[in-house]
Amino acid sequence: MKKTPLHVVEDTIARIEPLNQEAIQAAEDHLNALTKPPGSLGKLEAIARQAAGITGELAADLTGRAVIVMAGDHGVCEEGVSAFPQEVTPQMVMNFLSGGAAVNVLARQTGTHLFCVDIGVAAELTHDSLLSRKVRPGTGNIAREAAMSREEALQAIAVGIELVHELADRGYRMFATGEMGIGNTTASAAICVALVGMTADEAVGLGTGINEERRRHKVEIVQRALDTNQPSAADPIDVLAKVGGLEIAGLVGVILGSAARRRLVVIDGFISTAAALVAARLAPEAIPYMIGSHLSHEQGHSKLLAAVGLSPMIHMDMRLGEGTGAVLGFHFIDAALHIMREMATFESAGVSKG
Ligand SMILES: O=C(O)c1ccc[n+]([C@@H]2O[C@H](COP(=O)([O-])O)[C@@H](O)[C@H]2O)c1
Ligand SMILES: Cc1cc2nc[nH]c2cc1C
Repeated sequence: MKKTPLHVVEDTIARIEPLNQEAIQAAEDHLNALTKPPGSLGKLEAIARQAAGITGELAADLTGRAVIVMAGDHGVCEEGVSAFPQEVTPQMVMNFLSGGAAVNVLARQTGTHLFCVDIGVAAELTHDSLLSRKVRPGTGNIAREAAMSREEALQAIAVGIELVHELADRGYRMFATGEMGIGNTTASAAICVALVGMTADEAVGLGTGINEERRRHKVEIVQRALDTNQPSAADPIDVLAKVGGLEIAGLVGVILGSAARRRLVVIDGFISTAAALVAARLAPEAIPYMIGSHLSHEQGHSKLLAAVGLSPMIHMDMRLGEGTGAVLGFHFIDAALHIMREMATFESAGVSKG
């Protein structure tokens, strides 16, 4: 009998193990033997220790890597919360599939395969390379109703989990989260208010580029979404279902699945971090498998990252989504692994220790 989405989620969470402390210690000892003052490579050293703790290897081969771009639409777009119309979501999906989006370029540079998932686009899409896993065509307008049912939220999380299992079985060893969904900074801001306790004014940013007047309207819409739906802060699935998004739920699954399969998962910008927060609240043991990539220009991102316990590798003033910041982060993970493999030790190079 096929497992229910709830069982898939529960079994996945139950499978998440702590990192390998011996491997972390071995990485630390190796880093301290290399020709540099201890700790002087900063976050590169933290990345090397984390990768060791996840893989159990001193410098794992993480060349099999994928960015998973979850695409979904948002009913709240009818409230005028985005600078762009909803049809951009399916249009950009086709752009990902033909290789022309920013994330495609950055993925090619880092040897990353891109998988694009239609988990909730409000248009019919067909393409040979599209993973069609539509749970429903777009969410409800959260200013007036729930985004989706609890069952749909669980179904969408299970889509992400099952995709990671499939890709892990095919040899992928590291994942990046990506998303596309006009209106999804509104849903993500609502998650920040519900789960972090940020005010709507702190959580709402300019998204794709609205002006300050429209941002104030977006703040009111986020507040209305919370007043209407009354999500329970103690129940992350309730928050996701009432004010979240299908692509956000799919990424919660990608993150939980990565942790369960002992894969490093690199978290992109504001929307991906909202998914990371839901995953962290569902399963705090998943947090050590996550790496923050960049600090998005979206104003709520810094507090949101802190709420998950992540520290971004880079500050590039990006606010694109798609997985662009996460894939860029692969360069730094590669750098850390090269350091582990190639640097001389004090002993091998004949350099005196302090
Ligand atoms: O990743 C980010 O930090 C980020 C910040 C602002 C916007 N985005 C992208 O822009 C879209 C959402 O913006 P909006 O204004 O329609 O809510 C969605 O497709 C996201 O991928 C992404
Ligand atoms: C063009 C465009 C590309 C995007 N990629 C992610 N979000 C996006 C939003 C827009 C508007």
